[in-house]
Amino acid sequence: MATATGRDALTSRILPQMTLSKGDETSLTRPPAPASRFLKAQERAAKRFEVHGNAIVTGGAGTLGFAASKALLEHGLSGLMIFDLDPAQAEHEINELQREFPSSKISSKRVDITDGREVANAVSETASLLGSVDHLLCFAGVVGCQHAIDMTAAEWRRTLDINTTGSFLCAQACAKTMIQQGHGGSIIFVASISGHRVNFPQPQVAYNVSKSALLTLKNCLAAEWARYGIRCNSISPGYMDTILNEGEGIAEGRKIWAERNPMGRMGTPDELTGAVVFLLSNNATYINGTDLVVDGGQILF
Ligand SMILES: NC(=O)c1ccc[n+]([C@@H]2O[C@H](COP(=O)([O-])OP(=O)(O)OC[C@H]3O[C@@H](n4cnc5c(N)ncnc54)[C@H](O)[C@@H]3O)[C@@H](O)[C@H]2O)c1
Ligand SMILES: OC[C@@H](O)C(O)[C@H](O)CO
Repeated sequence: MATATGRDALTSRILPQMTLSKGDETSLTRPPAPASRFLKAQERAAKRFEVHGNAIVTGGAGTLGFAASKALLEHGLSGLMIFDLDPAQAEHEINELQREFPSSKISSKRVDITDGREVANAVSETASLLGSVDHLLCFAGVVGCQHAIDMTAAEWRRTLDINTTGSFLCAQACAKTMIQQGHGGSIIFVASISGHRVNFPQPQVAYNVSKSALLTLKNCLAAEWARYGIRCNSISPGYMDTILNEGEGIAEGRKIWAERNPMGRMGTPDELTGAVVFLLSNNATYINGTDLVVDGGQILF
């Protein structure tokens, strides 16, 4: 039997039952060969997972935002702008991304998402630099761990200001740009399982409320902005293995969370990226106002 090479080798691997023996080659000239039809269908399926256009990722210098940014570039994103309080913390990794994806335009900006004017300027500068803003992913966030009875108003306000108000300001500024551009867009809020139920054992009233509010914010904006072709969805990660879960009063929970998870473990940053890519892809054009929980089943019990 002849040894298959290149495309034929791929075909043989995918459809081993169709491997041709010597003498059967003439059937290759008979269009359309079932194997090539299958490959075309595969190409079409892969295309539906491509991500087109340019994205702003807030908190993109952090663990989950960075993992999501990389996945979007892998799926074809043309331009990436990271907004973060401290993009320098990930300067090396961002430069690495540019080397890995030379045909995409990758940039970062120091932006405090709680400052509406700063956000509006940064969004319009991004639109000029990249040519458009087509997607927004709101990863920027902070976590605190205090008993409600001891919490100061300043601590409460800071968490809601960054996690909820900051995400709203970014969404509003990007939606204005998307409406002007006239071809819609897509926004993903990063909520949490903490927006669905009370965390245990760590006391996190402000954090939980900030994430729960994001779920309602997403619903309202999905309803208001669908007429402009802007889809608003959210993802709710469960306990992911990131530095956010290393802090004082929080790290102690890691063993308990894993024990209470049906899968017996925390998630990895990469395990969140499929949901992000899906929501921005052509597979999700009719998905608006939904929340994708990615938690290994943590909230089941
Ligand atoms: N790690 C988890 O288990 C988990 C679970 C559920 C939800 N989340 C959410 O996912 C998001 C990312 O989490 P992570 O684990 O990557 O955390 P992270 O701390 O690594 O990243 C958060 C990023 O947000 C940035 N940021 C904070 N305040 C900002 C501000 N005012 N303006 C601009 N940027 C600001 C930080 O500099 C940081 O780079 C957060 O919103 C978090 O609440 C995380
Ligand atoms: O609920 C899971 C996350 O929101 C987060 O990792 C946790 O609450 C932080 O302690």
